[in-house]
Amino acid sequence: MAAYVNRTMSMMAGDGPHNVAMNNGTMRVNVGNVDSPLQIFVRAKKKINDIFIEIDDYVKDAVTFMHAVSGENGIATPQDVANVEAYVSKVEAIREVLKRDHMKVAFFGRTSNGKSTVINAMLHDKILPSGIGHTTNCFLQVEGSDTDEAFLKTEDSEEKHNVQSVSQLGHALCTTRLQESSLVHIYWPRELCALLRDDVVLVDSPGVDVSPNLDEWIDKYCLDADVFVLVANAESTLMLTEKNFFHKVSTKISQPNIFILNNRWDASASEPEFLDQVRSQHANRCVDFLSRELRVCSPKEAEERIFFISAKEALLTRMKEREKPVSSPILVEGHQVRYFEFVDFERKFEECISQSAVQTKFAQHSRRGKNIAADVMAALEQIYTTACNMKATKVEKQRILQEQLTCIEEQLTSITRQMKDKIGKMVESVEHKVSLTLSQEIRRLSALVDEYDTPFRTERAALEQYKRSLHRHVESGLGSRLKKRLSSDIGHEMDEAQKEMADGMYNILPIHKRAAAASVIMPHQQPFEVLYRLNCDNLCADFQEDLTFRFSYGITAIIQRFQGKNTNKIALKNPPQYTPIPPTIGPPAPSGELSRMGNGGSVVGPLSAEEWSMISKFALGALTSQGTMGGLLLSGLLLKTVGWRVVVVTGAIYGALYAYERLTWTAKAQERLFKKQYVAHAGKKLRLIVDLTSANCSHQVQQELSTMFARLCRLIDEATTEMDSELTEVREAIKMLDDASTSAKKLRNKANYLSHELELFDDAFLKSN
Ligand SMILES: Nc1nc2c(ncn2[C@@H]2O[C@H](COP(=O)(O)OP(=O)(O)OP(=O)(O)O)[C@@H](O)[C@H]2O)c(=O)[nH]1
Repeated sequence: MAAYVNRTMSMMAGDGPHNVAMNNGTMRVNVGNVDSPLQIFVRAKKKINDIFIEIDDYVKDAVTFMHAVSGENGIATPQDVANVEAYVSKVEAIREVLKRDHMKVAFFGRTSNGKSTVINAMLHDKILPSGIGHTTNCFLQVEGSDTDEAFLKTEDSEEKHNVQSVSQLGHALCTTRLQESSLVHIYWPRELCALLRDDVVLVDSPGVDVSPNLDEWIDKYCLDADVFVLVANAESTLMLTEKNFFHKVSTKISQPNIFILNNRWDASASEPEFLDQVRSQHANRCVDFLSRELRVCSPKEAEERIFFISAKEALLTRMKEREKPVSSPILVEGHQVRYFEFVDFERKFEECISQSAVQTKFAQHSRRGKNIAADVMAALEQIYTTACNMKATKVEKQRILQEQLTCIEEQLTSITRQMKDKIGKMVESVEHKVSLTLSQEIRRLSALVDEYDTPFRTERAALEQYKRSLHRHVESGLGSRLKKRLSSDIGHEMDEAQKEMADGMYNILPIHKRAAAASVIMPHQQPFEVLYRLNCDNLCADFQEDLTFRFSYGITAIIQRFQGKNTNKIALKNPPQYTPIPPTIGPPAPSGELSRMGNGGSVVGPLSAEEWSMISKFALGALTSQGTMGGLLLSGLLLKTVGWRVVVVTGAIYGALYAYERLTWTAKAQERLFKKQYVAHAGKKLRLIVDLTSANCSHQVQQELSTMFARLCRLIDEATTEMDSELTEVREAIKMLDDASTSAKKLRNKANYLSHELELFDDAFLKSN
């Protein structure tokens, strides 16, 4: 009773679910009370809805990210992507459930106890049909309509019915009766009722005493109810049918929130003397039922769940307040106290349903939200770790590649310097060798010419033919000798140099490139051959033999011999000037000086051979032009000086010598002379091209080695270009992995943020309850 008085006083002070004000004996209810306990649910729903919007975005972002790092990038596997993608539909499903989440209260009791009247009073309007006898035929669920219109729908149809038809559809006395376990949805404008606005759904039921299908009811309508209200009749005591129903409920639902309304308490006004005793008796039985029989709460808590009200009066009061027509406006004694108790019930009910619904609805959402955030975070953590590991591998690869490139560059610089020296030395050595060998071969040219054994004839045509074949003989003989002596020697040196070069380059290459490069950098298999061309046809084209018989001791021969000695002396004093070496291999083009030489002239210093010939002819002429007179004078002088015998003997010997030489002037002798002249001429010409030939050969060597070196350098270049592009790819991969790990980290941290938000939600709405 004390609690009852306190509650009443408290309500009188305006601490109710709605602001209640007395105005000329009537009370006004402000339906927009923001302090309503229902706001806990409303705020919690909004908050968790907001969090799930973020979770939805987060999961979608994570899926987009996972797709970006899967496939070619290989950071996420298709299974990883599928795992995270599965959460998109899960989150959407939770958001759908969240949208429909509401606080549900179900009213049960025997027929005519006033369930519909209580609901109407709570809704501040006469929405549900009520009356004496069995009126409510089926389940009627009243919920807020998002529009201004009021309408209703049956369970199996989307058709909207006029709300007035509820008295037909839901009324037991109507002809078009629905099944008692069927459901009719009544949508009532939210703005007309605070409960509906705050997502409370109220379910009216047929009397528990008129249906045997209680189990079906419970399964269908009670399992998701947050609060049950047992509307009892205060004029009698709790009936077994009512108790049995709640016994069934408590077996299927753990700790259901049950309120007991002892309705029709206005009837007690007619017997005020027994008021307290009856109230106490009912209260004790109800407390006993809730705490001892059902064990859904403690006796103290049960006391707070039991109310003595008059729904009829409460509805009447509220209808009057809204200036709606009422059938019987008379309120009996004590109606205000009963009204306050009704309001107190509403307050307690709102607190209870709000807290219960937050727990039953949002606790599981919060838990699932945390699990989703944790799972997605774990997947992202995995991606982050994979990306970091892959990045570390790539960074190491980048370091190795950079080191290899630097090393190759340094080694290449060093080996290029070495090879340049090597090629220089080789060139010098080859030049020297060729020069030496060719000079030696020129010195034994007479032997080569002597080997030529073709019949010699002095007719012009035959002689020309003989000369041409002698050119070829000398050419091939010299050529084969030079080849024999030079090619293998130089070739061996070349092979050594090329091998050294190839080995050096091979060692520069990174190990994994060596096998592929080995076949390419092998020195060529053909043995090296010195290329030169001794074109005797051209070289000795100016050779003119002189096969005129000349007595060895004739005056002309003596003068010529003398002339030859002088010529040699002059020639020694004035060595011939050589033409510069043409840059390419091949037969040397006869220079102007060589041409001059080829025309029979030789460089003899200030006096040419022609000049000497002129002098000798002049001297001979001088001796012979004196005619008989001179000869007589000379003969006389000789006879007088040495005696005629000596002159005769000398003349005889001279004549014999002449005769001998004249007789031995055969074709063989002419051939010998020819060959002698040829050797002298060809030797002189060949000596002129020694430097040129050796320079050409050394140039050939230089070309060969340089080409080989360039080929090897190109190989290194290809390898380094490949490594450069590999390095670029590695750098790009590092950047991609960097971006991926950064994004994974950000998304992972966002999961932390979302978990933290859910923790805050728990602290604000779940733990405090
Ligand atoms: N005197 C009095 N009459 C009430 C009170 N509450 C309801 N009634 C009347 O009791 C009768 C039955 O009320 P309903 O609200 O239809 O009862 P119900 O429990 O919904 O009945 P069913 O729908 O048949 O299960 C109506 O005539 C109401 O006017 C009350 O507090 N005091």
